[in-house]
Amino acid sequence: MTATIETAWDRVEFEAQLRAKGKAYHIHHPFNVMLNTGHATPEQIRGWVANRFYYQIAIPIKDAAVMSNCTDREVRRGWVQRILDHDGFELTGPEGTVRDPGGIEAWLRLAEAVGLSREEVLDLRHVVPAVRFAVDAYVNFARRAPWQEAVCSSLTELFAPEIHKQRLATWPEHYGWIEPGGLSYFRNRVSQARRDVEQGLAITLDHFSTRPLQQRALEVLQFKLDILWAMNDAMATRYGVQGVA
Ligand SMILES: O=C(O)c1cc(C(=O)O)c2c(n1)C(=O)C(=O)c1cc(C(=O)O)[nH]c1-2
Repeated sequence: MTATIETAWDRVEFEAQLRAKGKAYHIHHPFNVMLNTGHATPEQIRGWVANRFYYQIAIPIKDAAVMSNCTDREVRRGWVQRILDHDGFELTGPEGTVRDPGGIEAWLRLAEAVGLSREEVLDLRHVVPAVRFAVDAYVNFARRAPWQEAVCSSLTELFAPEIHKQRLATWPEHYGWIEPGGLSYFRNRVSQARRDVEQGLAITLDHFSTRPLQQRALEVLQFKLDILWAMNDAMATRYGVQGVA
């Protein structure tokens, strides 16, 4: 028997293979479909917001882990923006002070807009064990994996602008009781996710340059898709799902 050595996909085909993974994105999970088609109760929306907060606070820790393993100064220079996006910043120069409270603060505003207190979100009392496990698995992967794999695992963001746009399009209509200012997080993320993806995709297309490496990249992306899916499974178990075929 002769072993066949498969040639690497070109960049266009490799990107298409990565994008094809979108069919397993949590946008298709019944719990998310319920949220975005107007079938969720206020308790289910509050449950989702309080649980997702654990993901929000993990993201900058995950990004700091990526940077701590990254030996490429150019990559770190770009990647640090992600930490500022979530944690916020305050910069003082001759022109005055520029402040951005950041994505975690925007998520807390979302929490208040859906009727949760900051305190009950910050103390993580609503976070279900399997959501915590899934999110921690993402952070631990970023700590231990080669930094290029950790970069690749962020590429679920390829599919994120669509899910944020879906919320912006459907929530005001279905959930008039949510204070509209609370949805700013989703608005901000549409452009931030596109910029993140540009950087993450360029690194991934460059680094995973043989067929075995490209297959590995697809596995890594699947691992991250599974994390998001598992979070939704856990929330569906705790809060229930209805109104979805
Ligand atoms: O609301 C969502 O469905 C969703 C999904 C994802 C994602 O695909 O990982 C992210 C976000 N939101 C998000 O807001 C965000 O800042 C973010 C960062 C990352 C990452 O892996 O570095 N994913 C996501």
